Formats: sequence, C-alpha cells, structure tokens
Amino acid sequence: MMDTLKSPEVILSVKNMVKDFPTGQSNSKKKMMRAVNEVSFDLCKGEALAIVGESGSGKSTGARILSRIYDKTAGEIMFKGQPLDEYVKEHGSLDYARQVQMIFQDPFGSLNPVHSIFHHIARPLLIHKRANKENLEKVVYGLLELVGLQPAVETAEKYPHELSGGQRQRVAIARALAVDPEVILADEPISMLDVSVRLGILNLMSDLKDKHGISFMYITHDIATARYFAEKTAVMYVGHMVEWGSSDNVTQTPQHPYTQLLLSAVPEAGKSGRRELDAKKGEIPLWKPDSKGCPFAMRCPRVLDKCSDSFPAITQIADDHFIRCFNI
Ligand SMILES: Nc1ncnc2c1ncn2[C@@H]1O[C@H](COP(=O)(O)OP(=O)(O)OP(=O)(O)O)[C@@H](O)[C@H]1O
Repeated sequence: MMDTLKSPEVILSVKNMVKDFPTGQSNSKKKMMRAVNEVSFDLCKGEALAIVGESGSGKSTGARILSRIYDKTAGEIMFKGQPLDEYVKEHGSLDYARQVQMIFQDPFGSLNPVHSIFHHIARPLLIHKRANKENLEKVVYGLLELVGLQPAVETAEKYPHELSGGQRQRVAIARALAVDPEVILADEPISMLDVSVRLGILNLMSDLKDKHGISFMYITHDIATARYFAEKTAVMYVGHMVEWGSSDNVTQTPQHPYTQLLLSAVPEAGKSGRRELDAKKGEIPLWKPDSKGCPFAMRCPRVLDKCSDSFPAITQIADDHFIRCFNI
C-alpha cells in the first residue's frame, strides 16, 4: 500500500498581489508606477522561498507588504488560512508581528548603537512576554548560543560596534528568534557581509528552517545562493514573477530568458567559461498600471511581436515548474 503523502502546511499565501506607488505628488492613476504586479506564491512551513531579481524588481516591496509596513494595492494575502486583515483583527497586529519577523540587509543599521546586545534580545522577549525577570538572562544567553555567538555572556555585554558584520547579523537573527516566529522575511541578509562569512549565515538560516520549522522568504540578487539555501525559487523582473518552482527546476533547467541570463552570470565549478546569452542591453522599463506586454521584451533575445501586447499567461512546464513566457 502506498503511503499517503501529507501536503505541506501553507503559512502565507499570496494571490495576485499588486502594489502601486505615486511617482510624484499626485495619486491619480496616470502618475503611479507599478512596483509589484500579479505576484502569487505559497510559503510553506519549514520551507525557504527565494525571491530573486535585480535591483528594482519589487522584491523588498513584496516583503514590506507581508510585514504590513506597506498596504497592498490589490490581491489577497492569507495567513494560516485566514485573510490577513481578518487575522490581524482577530489576533491583533502584535501577534502577527511576532509571527512574521523581518531581517534586513544592513545589520548595523538595524541595531541601536546605544544599546548592548543583551538589551536588543531582552526587549522583544519582554514585550512579547516570552521571558520574565527570573529567566530573562538564561533565555537571552540561550538565543545567543543558538545563533553561534559564544561565549554568550561576553557577547551580551558588547555593543553593536564591537561586533563584526556577520556577528551583527547573527544578533539580528537572534532578536527575530526571540519571539518564536513562524516566518522570517530575510531581505538580502548576506549581501553586505564579507564573502567569508556569508555561508555561515546561510547555514544558520538552514538550521533554523530544518530543525525549528521556520519558513523563510529569502530575498536576493544572487541566484546561486537561492539554489544553495531555498527549496523554492521565484524569479522576478520589474515587479513580475517570470519563472518559479522548485529551486532545482528553476536553476537546472531554466526556461525563461531572464532566468537564463541570471544564471549565465554565475560561474560554475568544474566548467570552463560561462554560458552565453545574448541579452540586449535594453532599458529597464518603468512599469505603470496601464503598461502592457512582457516587461522583459525590450531586453529579450527571443522577443516576438506579441510580447509587447500582453503578459503571457502561466504555463506549467513540469511538476513544480512554472513560467510566463510566449517563447517556450
Ligand atoms: N516607498 C516607495 N515610494 C515610491 N516608489 C517606491 C517605494 N518603494 C519602492 N519603490 C519603487 O518600487 C520599485 C521596486 O522597488 P523594491 O525596493 O521593491 O525593489 P528591489 O527588487 O527590492 O530592489 P533592491 O534589490 O534594490 O532593494 C522600484 O522602482 C522602487 O523605486
């Protein structure tokens, strides 16, 4: 008899998310730009979804909507099976903020230079009632140890400027963990760190995912680290998801010309040279609510006439592999 495969628990589900920003003083439709367009994905328990794309592709805007820093313009966000607005009404914004934590690119900017590391970790523990005066020290030291900051007592006494970039990012992760989150939205968490410590942070996040069941949305420019860290990858171009699915499918058999372009820039071990893709040096378009077509058309080496008329529908090309491109 076959085992019944349990489907993974979806924690965050996003459907057709849109975000427009005013480009000037006016809020009229003509003066808006569309930073995120028709973005849909599911984030499952204990899984990492990498959102990959160049600067300005809408990655951070998406994460900021999920952390409720920005409102969405349109679309649906479900958290644990309930529309996000309803969830927040029922459980409160503090509860959602506890469960969906964000860590940022600049670990120095996100820590307060006047406070000790102990204070940074103790504060969320007390606000969210995860510790009390009796067990506070033990919990703080335990979290510092969990993120590999040892000796914990010594580290707790330090101030942010006394730590390296990698150590500061570990403090930011410990602070996020202090409130026992379900989801961590990690916005370029390693891009400002020395190359030598990047892998350590990715491995720490992998451990938190695998051993503690935390789900990660991992925002990055670097498709190679997406492949290393995340089970799922979504490639974005100018606010649009153009290819997504399991990271293996997306990175080993990329079908969209933009994904192929990103991968052609990644040097591969054991292979001489790089795969060539003749991407035209087109302008990156400013997308507006009434813009039409595929945003990559101007740079696409395989552009067709119809690419400037409409954005292609979703095509499933394999189990857990999807693309929006006419040219497949
Ligand atoms: N608060 C804002 N007001 C107006 N426009 C914004 C705002 N935030 C982002 N944008 C615009 O939205 C688009 C997407 O920006 P976003 O920061 O989400 O991209 P990104 O892919 O995260 O880029 P990066 O990797 O550089 O952080 C950009 O054109 C940006 O200028």
